[in-house]
Amino acid sequence: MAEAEVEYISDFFSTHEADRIYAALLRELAWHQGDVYVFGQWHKTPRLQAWHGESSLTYEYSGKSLIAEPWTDTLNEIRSRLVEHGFEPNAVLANQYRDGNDKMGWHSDDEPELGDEPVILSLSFGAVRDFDLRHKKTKKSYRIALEHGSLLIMKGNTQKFWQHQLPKRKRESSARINLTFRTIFS
Ligand SMILES: O=C(O)CCC(=O)C(=O)O
Ligand SMILES: [Fe+2]
Repeated sequence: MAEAEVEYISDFFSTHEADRIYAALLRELAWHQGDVYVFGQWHKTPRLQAWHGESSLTYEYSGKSLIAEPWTDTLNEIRSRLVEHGFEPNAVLANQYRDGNDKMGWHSDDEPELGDEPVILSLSFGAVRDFDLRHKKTKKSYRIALEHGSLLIMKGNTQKFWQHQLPKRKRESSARINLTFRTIFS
């Protein structure tokens, strides 16, 4: 991929570990359905979300500031695994796609508080869903099926030159949890 640094590790967690983590995250996280402001109208986000991390970190979302909920046991365990691999995220945005109707539209994770070259550590649990990357200028695109227990790393210039989305999958009836660990600079 041009002007991108993307790495995919399909078995970051074993199936057994991933099963346990999936069940724990469903229970532990502060899931809620947020609101987004699009083209002059408020809508419910087509997925559930939760924002956890170091105390006092805030997350700016559609003009609202969300204060991070504390790390849970499972989030701490996952974060330690990422630290072993040389990363040091201080917050996580969790997304729960309840079924194939839930989705996330095209965007880049390029908010100023993520710094110049954001490192996004994206973990997937549950239903396998397609993830698309599209170059902002050339429109060249790539699709990756994000598997149960996988880790997708986006870093360097990726957010500057590329957008990504999680498209709808009408026939998917089970849920997927995604965790995007990030470092917020304040
Ligand atoms: O669910 C995914 O794999 C993508 C999530 C995402 O892009 C985000 O949280 O910024
Ligand atoms: Fe994203």
